[in-house]
Amino acid sequence: MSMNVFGFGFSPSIALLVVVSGFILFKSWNYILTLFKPALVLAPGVPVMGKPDDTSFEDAVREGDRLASGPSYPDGVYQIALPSMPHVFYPPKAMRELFASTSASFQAHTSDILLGKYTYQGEENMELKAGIRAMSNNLDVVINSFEADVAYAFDTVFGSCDEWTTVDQIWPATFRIASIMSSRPFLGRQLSRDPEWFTAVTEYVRTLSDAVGSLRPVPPIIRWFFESRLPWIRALTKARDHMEDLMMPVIQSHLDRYLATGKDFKSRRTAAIHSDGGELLDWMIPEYSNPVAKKLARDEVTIILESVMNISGGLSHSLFNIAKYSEYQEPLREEYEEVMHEFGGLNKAAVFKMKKMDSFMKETHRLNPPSMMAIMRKVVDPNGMQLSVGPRIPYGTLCAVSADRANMSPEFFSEPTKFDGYRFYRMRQAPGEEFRHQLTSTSDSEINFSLGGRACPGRIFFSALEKAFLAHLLTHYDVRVKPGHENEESRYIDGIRVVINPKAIIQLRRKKNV
Ligand code: HEM
Repeated sequence: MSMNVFGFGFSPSIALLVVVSGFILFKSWNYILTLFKPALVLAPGVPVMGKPDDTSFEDAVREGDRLASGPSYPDGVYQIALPSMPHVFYPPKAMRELFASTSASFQAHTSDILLGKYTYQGEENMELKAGIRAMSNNLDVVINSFEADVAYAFDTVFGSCDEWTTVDQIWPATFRIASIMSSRPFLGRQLSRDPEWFTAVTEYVRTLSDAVGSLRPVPPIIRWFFESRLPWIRALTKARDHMEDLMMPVIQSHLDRYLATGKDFKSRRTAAIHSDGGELLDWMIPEYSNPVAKKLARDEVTIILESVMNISGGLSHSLFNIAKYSEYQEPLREEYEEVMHEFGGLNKAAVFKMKKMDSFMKETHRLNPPSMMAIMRKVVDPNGMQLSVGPRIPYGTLCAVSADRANMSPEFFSEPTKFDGYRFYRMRQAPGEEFRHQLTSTSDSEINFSLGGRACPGRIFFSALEKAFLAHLLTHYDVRVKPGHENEESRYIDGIRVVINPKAIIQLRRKKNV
């Protein structure tokens, strides 16, 4: 008699066969990988820090930074033995040179790390970037979009919170909030609130992580043979295609509307805006001379990955820090209420005036950037790359600078390891400094969004979203660290990534009468 195992109607013998075959497949794959284990081939003569099987490369980077600052090692270049993606680290004195080098490319780096062939990461997409810039230039519209979904996002993720409610996994919570709040301006209300859409985004991120983990260790020379046959790659393309299928009707309706009515408005400034969200589409469509739904879906897939992971990481650290450093809660809430009183609602001018909150966010970001690497590049010149320091490094090498060397530099910041939520607020009080030291500012001491004209185009969007998130939190909830976890820090290093500490646990309680 057939038994329903896992709800799929498998018989026990088939289930056993599946488990045993899976085990054999897994073991054989690991064996194949050991045969082709890639050597750590980087720049000869450059010291290697860490070992490929390290689970955290924090000590390796610290050691590299320490050595590279000393007199015995004047060039200051070292390499980090990240498994299957070793990186050459350049010192701060070569940062602008690396940034400006035409021998190395950010797009090639992101395409390499995030499997651009399947995820579209690293493609040159001018129209998408113009759409993102339009979101920053029309911040009032985007802020309305955030506000329209922020309460819904909190209710969906945290529930009623009538009593103290424990959030023992911050990242999955902020991932869902990031997905809801960003999907509305990207694609509209229908998808931002659709659980099937959220499941599709989650599945895409999960399968990408599996695919990267299984594909990267395979040397490129034999990758072409395996690649499309691998179950992880198939799962990734299936998840991506599912997202595209779900978004296609929304894209088509924006496109039809534009073609029917808006075609004369050939400028993103005058593009008609959909009342139900999806503004990014309305600003992106006029950028194309011949807008096509399939290409717009591709742009959306690119931006969703680029943004949701970064936003959820940023929100996670802020959520824990506002609970941990509870003395900031009342002043930040007061500041928000003052600007609301002055402007009658949240808008571009109001978020600019929330300087204490901005400073709190920037300090959190300084100590918790997304990665210990900044200015990430891949050498694309067939002749390699030669900077003024270090040897010529070969074509294909991944490189970066140590983010902490700027973020934690005593030259830039007094007591650099200390959390000082008003650090940047005070800096902005100095005459002529009001517009500097914002979360979104970039300079030699502020490199987490990269530098100058090539810096992250989504950072203004992120900053406004985080303010809407924190303002809602502070006005509707009491928040505290779960008793017993007060000494935890939000920063936790997973490989080279800076993620939220799994022991960073908070509790929320809805305020009465709001
Ligand atoms: C905490 C939040 C974020 C961080 C830390 C971050 C950081 C970065 C960094 C470091 C780069 C590389 C720039 C370079 O080296 O050339 C980048 C690129 C990019 N970011 Fe962000 N980002 C964040 C959020 C977002 C959001 C919310 C969006 C979209 C709305 C976005 C869209 C992009 C795009 C499209 C690029 C590629 C730019 C290009 O190809 O030139 N990012 N981001």
